[in-house]
Amino acid sequence: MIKISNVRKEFQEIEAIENVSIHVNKGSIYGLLGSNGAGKTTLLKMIAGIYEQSEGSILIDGRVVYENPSLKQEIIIIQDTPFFIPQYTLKQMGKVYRSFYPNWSEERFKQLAADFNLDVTKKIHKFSKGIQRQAAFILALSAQPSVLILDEPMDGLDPVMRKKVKSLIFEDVADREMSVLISSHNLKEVEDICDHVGILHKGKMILERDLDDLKSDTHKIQLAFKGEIPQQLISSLDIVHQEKRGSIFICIVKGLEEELLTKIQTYHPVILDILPLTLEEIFLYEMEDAGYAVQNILD
Ligand SMILES: Nc1ncnc2c1ncn2[C@@H]1O[C@H](COP(=O)(O)OP(=O)(O)OP(=O)(O)O)[C@@H](O)[C@H]1O
Repeated sequence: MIKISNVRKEFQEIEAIENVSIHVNKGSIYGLLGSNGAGKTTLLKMIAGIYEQSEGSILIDGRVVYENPSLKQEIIIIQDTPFFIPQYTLKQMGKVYRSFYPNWSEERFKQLAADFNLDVTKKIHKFSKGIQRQAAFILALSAQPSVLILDEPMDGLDPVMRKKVKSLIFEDVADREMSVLISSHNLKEVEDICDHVGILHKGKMILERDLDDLKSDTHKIQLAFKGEIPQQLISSLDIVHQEKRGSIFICIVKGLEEELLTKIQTYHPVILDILPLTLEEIFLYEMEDAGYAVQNILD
């Protein structure tokens, strides 16, 4: 388990991370969202042991990560510009990884290179940006780390490759309980792949949620009644957002679905539908509630 407690990081006068605490369980995929400069890369680099935090603690399975070479053999970070030794081929990079990561699987490396249809004897710097990113994934997944950290990983990958990479990550999470941290600007992408999401804003964690809990706890309901909407019903619901479209009342409500439906049915609505709710809608209203404009935070 990754346990980050009250972490702060400052660069000269800049406070890049302020008092952030998060837990990432084994076999969990954590999405870190935030606008440019929110502090995502700084936090990920501290978890990878590249930066030392100014305050607080970062533990992986109870071990301090900074300046801990044996623990670093279990962690891989793919940064927005993946690093390769200049002039090296993928095969040569594979040898470097094999000597550093004890869990390296040569069989997986060969299989992935074949699946991605990459020439392992070609110098990596001659590959396009997107193919270099594929090469970084092949190396990372062949090293079979227990923690995989991805800084805006899907940038530069086409939709087919995104899907492939996502399913490979899911496989490792399911088979080996790999923990994954992913930074992104894109809520939809995070919704697709992550089970936990945190939103960083100006170095602070302003919202953190388990997505399954969130989705089972928040509902979009469409209602209509013969006459006026019963005010007693409205005031008894925990409504995050509401709007009226003609005689239809649409609200986003917190609570258990069954209990909500039972309560609403006692008022005999003529229309009662539960509509699909996107993560973007949930965050939009939750953050509005907290006084933030979501578009300024994620765009
Ligand atoms: N090495 C550094 N030296 C000084 N300041 C830094 C350094 N790295 C990051 N910062 C500052 O810390 C803050 C957070 O930057 P960071 O790169 O972590 O944000 P980010 O959320 O990853 O942004 P982006 O989405 O643009 O990649 C910014 O104000 C940035 O200028």
